Amino acid sequence: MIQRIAIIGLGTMGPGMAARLARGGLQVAAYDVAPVAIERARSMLGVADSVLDALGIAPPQAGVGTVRFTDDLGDAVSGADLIIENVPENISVKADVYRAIDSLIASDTIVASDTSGIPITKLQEHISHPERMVGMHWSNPPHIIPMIEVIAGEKTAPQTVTTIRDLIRSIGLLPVVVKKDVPGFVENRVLYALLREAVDLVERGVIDPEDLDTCVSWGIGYKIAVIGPMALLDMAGLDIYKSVSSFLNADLSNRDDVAPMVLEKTNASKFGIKSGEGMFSYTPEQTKALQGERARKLVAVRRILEGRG
Ligand SMILES: NC(=O)C1=CN([C@@H]2O[C@H](COP(=O)(O)OP(=O)(O)OC[C@H]3O[C@@H](n4cnc5c(N)ncnc54)[C@H](O)[C@@H]3O)[C@@H](O)[C@H]2O)C=CC1
Ligand SMILES: Cc1ncc(C(=O)O)c(C(=O)O)c1O
Repeated sequence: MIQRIAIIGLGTMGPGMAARLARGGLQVAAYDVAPVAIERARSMLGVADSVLDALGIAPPQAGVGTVRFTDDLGDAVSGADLIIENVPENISVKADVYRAIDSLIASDTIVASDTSGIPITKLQEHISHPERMVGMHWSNPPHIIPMIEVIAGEKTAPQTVTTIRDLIRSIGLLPVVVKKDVPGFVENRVLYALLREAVDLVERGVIDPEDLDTCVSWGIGYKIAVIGPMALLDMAGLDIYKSVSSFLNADLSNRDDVAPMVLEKTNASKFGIKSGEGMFSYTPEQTKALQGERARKLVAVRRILEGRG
């Protein structure tokens, strides 16, 4: 049974994940190689906790469900039943972490990666007990989005998948087991198909970025939260989909490299909110207001979708 969890990497994903797991009654040790990330994560816990309160997720009993921060990797993983690796999306950075923890953890400790899409089979090459490694792909913001993909690599033991799926369920989250270890798994294959077309349309001047967001959020996003793509096909009619896809599929972006607009921005360190500019610009005040507003709206929508509105 999983009770003690170590999170390695406290950037965008780590703090919300720590807060949500602790809210589920688990003992979390949170580690990052960068002291500044630890301090930032510490300061974000309170914000995440108030969002969890607004979601109506009951606090655990006294004495369980804590987050402790540490700057010592050995201390973080000591006695852990599960380690969630949450470092940047780069195989060699992740492999360094697996090598570093290999001799520090018990042979039955499960090592999960929050990778956005590196096949688990590739990550397993860098660990001594590959049967205990599994993909556990959360979605951002991790304390609000309930769905988590669970992915087995070629060498993952079926029991490891079952243990992680049951853990996710036991704290009131929604596991989806992906049946094949394809790059990007399912969520990001679908998201990146949408993002490739969206970036292409803006890049070709078909639409302005603000209008693209209005079109997708109000035309597609709003209904897709209620009616998933497979159900949407039935609602629209497969005959319609057949007719439209017969000419439209061939016209959709099929570029297999990174779009020039994205390269131009990333080369100029325009990464989005984290650097103050990306597709749009953000002052620190705007960022704070935006994050609060987004959290409020996501909480409200989730409560309605769960029938608790
Ligand atoms: N940003 C997103 O929306 C999502 C990201 N992911 C995945 O989660 C993982 C983490 O992503 P982010 O949180 O966005 O990255 P990030 O870049 O915001 O944070 C990564 C953190 O890892 C730390 N780190 C780097 N090397 C380390 C090491 N050797 N030991 C301990 N800490 C180390 C960094 O100091 C940083 O705080 C990636 O695999 C990413 O693809 C998954 C779902 C959504
Ligand atoms: C742009 C982007 N890329 C990856 C992810 C992920 O789930 O890994 C997300 C996300 O929203 O969680 C994302 O927005």
